[in-house]
Parts: sequence; structure tokens; C-alpha cells
Amino acid sequence: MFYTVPVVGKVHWIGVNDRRKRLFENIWPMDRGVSYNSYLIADEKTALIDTIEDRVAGNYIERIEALLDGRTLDYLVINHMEPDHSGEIKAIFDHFKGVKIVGNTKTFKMVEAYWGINENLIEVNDGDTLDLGHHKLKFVMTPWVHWPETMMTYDLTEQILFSGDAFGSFGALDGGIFDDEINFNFFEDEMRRYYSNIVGKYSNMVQKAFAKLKDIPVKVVASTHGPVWRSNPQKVLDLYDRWSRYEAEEGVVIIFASMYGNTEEIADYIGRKIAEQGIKNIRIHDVSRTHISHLINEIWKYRGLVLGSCAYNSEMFPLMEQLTRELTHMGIKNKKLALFGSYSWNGGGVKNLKKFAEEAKLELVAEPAEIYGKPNADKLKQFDELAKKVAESVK
Ligand SMILES: Cc1cc2nc3c(=O)[nH]c(=O)nc-3n(C[C@H](O)[C@H](O)[C@H](O)COP(=O)(O)O)c2cc1C
Repeated sequence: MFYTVPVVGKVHWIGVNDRRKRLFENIWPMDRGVSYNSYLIADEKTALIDTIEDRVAGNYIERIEALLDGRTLDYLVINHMEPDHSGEIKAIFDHFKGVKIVGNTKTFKMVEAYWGINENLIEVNDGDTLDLGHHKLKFVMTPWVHWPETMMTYDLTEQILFSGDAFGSFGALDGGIFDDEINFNFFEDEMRRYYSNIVGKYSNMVQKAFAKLKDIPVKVVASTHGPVWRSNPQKVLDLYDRWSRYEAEEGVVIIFASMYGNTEEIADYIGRKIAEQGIKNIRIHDVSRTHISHLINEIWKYRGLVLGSCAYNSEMFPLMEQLTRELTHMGIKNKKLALFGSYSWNGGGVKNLKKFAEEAKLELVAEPAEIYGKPNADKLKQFDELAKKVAESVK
């Protein structure tokens, strides 16, 4: 990357795109890349807010040097220690002699564990401020959005919220950096996928962070991934508020696990019957085909969830089990759930899907049903009622 971009006055975006990494956190597909955003405030005192991943650092330090124009770096503020943002801490610390690292007590434990740095530290607590001259920074502790040490840095002067991973998105910044420079149709899906895959399991902590931020006027949301929101920051705040309250759209995701097609036939039948009830957003996915990252994104998007599994050695199908485990772990809520399956001897699919529903405390909108052997028109009729109830529940 050979450029930096002014955000407001003395604040500069100094990020990088990563289009090479195939899996974020070595699990979530990154077909469209990701950006790591870092920010420099070149005020009377100079401050860098978060760094980037080491593997793609390239000329990061040269770009900082160019912006500093012969001055030194006074502070490095660390909002989040995940390696995609903390990767250059040691490089910055070694290069800019005397730079003070600003973080909280939990951050510093990790800074020492990662980089062996235990000097030149300025510990901040909730509400503490740092005066850079024109800019005055205030630190807001937002634990578990997305790690225990996470905090946000709020620029009181220009009302910029440096939010760390919160309000972030998958997707490289292909030229456009700001919300008014991009086509949001692309980013909305990637942003929800990022939220649901990475931050979603901490939704209650996101709501707590919102409660803390609610009286703070925000003109710019500057996250560590994806676009910088300067024209309509309220839009991204509203989206995150909705997602973290598990508010979803009218629609149904049907996900099936099938080896020989019986369960898939039931999924198709249920999809058709739901469509007959006037629901337009219906997505049918094969759990063996669609990556769990996209499944979770769709589940977050739509109110209705219909899961179907063939029986597999007295259990549900392993990949369906993986999905349900992840959903339980995430504490998924507010779903209108229905279950179906197929078996040839003692069952196992639906029985275990029911256990999942109980554990996850999800409401079943219809009695689960399963087919013995191959589906036919007669056997499939039992799903008419299930489809009707699902459709009614998501309207
Ligand atoms: C490896 C394997 C394990 C199975 N385990 C069970 C089982 O535990 N209980 C059962 O009733 N049927 C079991 N079945 C039968 C299938 O669940 C049944 O044929 C079902 O209709 C297959 O659905 P599908 O066509 O969607 O794959 C098993 C089949 C296979 C191939």
C-alpha cells in the first residue's frame, strides 16, 4: 500500500488490504479480502491508534514516517490485542524510540506476553483522557467486544469513535475508504457476516457498550476493519444495534444435511410450501456445501430457521452437529425454529436436533417431523402444517 488518506484534519487512515489470507482466524472464508485499519493523529503530540497484521505490514512504518514528517511518535494507543491489529507493536516500539504505549491493565499483560514489552506504558481506566493538543482522547472500556481487554478511543474534539473490531467488516477496501465512497450493498452482507461470525457471540457485551456510548455524539466511526463511516455513522450504529439485539428480517433459512437426497427433498418441499404462504426470502442450503460462515450470516439475517438432518449413526449428521454446536455457543436468540429429518432404522437426526433446540432455548414453532425411508407425495404432506406455522411466525 502506497497511500494514506486524511480522515478529518490531522487524523489519517493508514491501513492495508489483505487479499491473500484465505481464512480469517483460520476458519472464516475471506473471498473478498479484509482491511486492517490503523489511524495516525498528527497533532502537537502524535498518536497512532492500533497497528496492523505483521504479515502484510509492507511499508507501514515508512508511511507513518511520511505523515510525521520528521517528528517523533509520542503515543501508541492499543484498543485491541488480537494479532491482526497488534502485529506491529514491537516494530513501532523499536523504531520510534521512547513511544509510550497507552492501554489498560489487561492490555499490558498481553503486550508483555506477546512482545515482552513492560516499560513506557501509560495505563488508562474507563473515562480517562489524553491531551494531544487540538485532539483530546477519551478511553472507553468495552470488554468482550471482542476480547477481554478491548476498549474504544473517542476523540472528544472531532467526535471520532475509534472502535476497534466493533462496526468492522470483511471485504478489502478496493479504493473507497469512506462510507460515501463505496457501494454499501456489497458491504452490508460482509459486515453482517463479520458481525455474526466474529462479534455475534458477544452481543450482550455489544449492548453494554452501546449503553456506555449512548450519550456520546459520533461524527465518524473508525473501525479496524472495513469502511470508515463519516457521512452516515448512524447507519452502522443502527445496524450493530439491531444485530446485537438479534433483530432479523422477514425470511426463512432452511439448512439440510443429506447424504442420498431424502432430506434434501423434504427441504425443497418445505421451501415451496413456505413460498405458497407469501414469504419471499427463502434460502435453502446444504450444510455440506455452504461454509458455516455464510450459514451463520444467513441465520442472523432472517427470522425463520428450519434445520433438517438425516440420521447418522444414531446422531444428527456431523456437519449439522458442528453448526448447531456453534449456534449454541453463540447463544443465538429470537429464532422461529422448525426441525425435520429422515431415517431408515432407529432415527437420530431429529431426536438430536430437538436436544439442540432445548439447550439453545429456541422456540419451536411447529412439531418436528421426519420421514421413514424415501419421501413421496403422501409422506411429505405432514410438512404442510410445519411450513404454514413457520411462515406465520416470521411475518
Ligand atoms: C453412514 C450411515 C449412517 C446411518 N445411520 C442411521 C441411524 O443411526 N439411524 C437411522 O435410522 N438411519 C441411519 N441411516 C440411514 C439414513 O439416515 C436414511 O437412509 C436417511 O433417509 C438418509 O437420508 P438422506 O437421503 O437425506 O441422506 C444411516 C445411513 C448411513 C449411510
